[in-house]
Amino acid sequence: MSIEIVNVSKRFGDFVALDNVSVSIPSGQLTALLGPSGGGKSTLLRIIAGLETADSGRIEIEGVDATKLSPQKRNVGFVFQHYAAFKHLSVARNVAFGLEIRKRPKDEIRERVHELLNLVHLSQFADRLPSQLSGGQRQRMALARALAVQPTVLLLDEPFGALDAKVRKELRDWLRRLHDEVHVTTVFVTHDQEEALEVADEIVVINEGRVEQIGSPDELYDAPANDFVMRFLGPVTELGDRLVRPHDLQLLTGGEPDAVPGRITRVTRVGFEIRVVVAVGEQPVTVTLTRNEFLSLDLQVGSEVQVRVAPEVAATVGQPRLLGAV
Ligand SMILES: Nc1ncnc2c1ncn2[C@@H]1O[C@H](COP(=O)(O)OP(=O)(O)OP(=O)(O)O)[C@@H](O)[C@H]1O
Repeated sequence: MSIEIVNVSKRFGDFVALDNVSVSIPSGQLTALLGPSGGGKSTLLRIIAGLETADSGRIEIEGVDATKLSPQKRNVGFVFQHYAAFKHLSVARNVAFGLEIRKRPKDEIRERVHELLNLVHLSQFADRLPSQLSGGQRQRMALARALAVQPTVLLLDEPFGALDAKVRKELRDWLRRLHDEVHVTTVFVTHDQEEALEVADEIVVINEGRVEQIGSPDELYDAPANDFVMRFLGPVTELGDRLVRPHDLQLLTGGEPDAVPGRITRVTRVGFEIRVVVAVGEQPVTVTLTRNEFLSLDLQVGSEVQVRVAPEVAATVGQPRLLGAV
């Protein structure tokens, strides 16, 4: 394990930001700290970096007890949402900064900066000032700068949070590819479940200062430990007392023993999918279908239908869990 977080607690006054958190972060992987705003993700990341101290508990980095080490001694790279570059220095000098203060030989610095700018696809912008870069390019420069000193771990706090949706998505793909090239142990904070599911090898779900679940994207999505994780990771709907994903439900026009009857009250097209709301008794149940599935059923608002959990889903992930079960 690269980072061991053991029984870490942190209060701000009376407020408990982290409540006895323990997490093992594996070497060489991309781990996301995912959860709603205010849940404690950034606080945990800052404690790993040494920018904040825990009230109790221990942090180990690569087998070394780092709990009392200064940030400089932990050998971590850090990138924030709003990256503070040296405005008067070129992109190349910004990337070189950490190596210059470590007094590395000039040739070595030149070579390393060249390599890093290639890695983040900014070679042609080496001589520009940070103000002449786009937001996405600036964050790539920040990553190159953090990687320059060959950190043991790279810590990213919502690194793409301030960028627009399209650039975010591009940088997400880019981060994944970059990580596949350099394999540095990386921990990144996000409140965006899609970002975590797409990019991370492992996800730690944090809510109200506690770890709700740790697992791969598939494990979390297919076998959420509780209702909070299930709701946070994707859309849900209730069928009777079951909490299920809308795309795991089926609409049938004929009767089946495991289906319940209802009437369609609303049909909405959202991109490539059709969202159908069915009143099952008093309960509105949301079912999502592909456009073709929906068209082949020849249904409209007012149609009588049957709803059931798709049999292959019920077979692979077992019975949907009871509402409120933990
Ligand atoms: N220096 C501080 N002083 C007082 N309260 C703080 C301080 N830092 C964080 N908090 C509080 O601790 C809680 C957790 O904050 P944290 O930034 O870790 O959450 P988060 O999960 O990263 O959320 P976000 O995505 O909004 O940053 C919040 O309620 C926040 O207000």
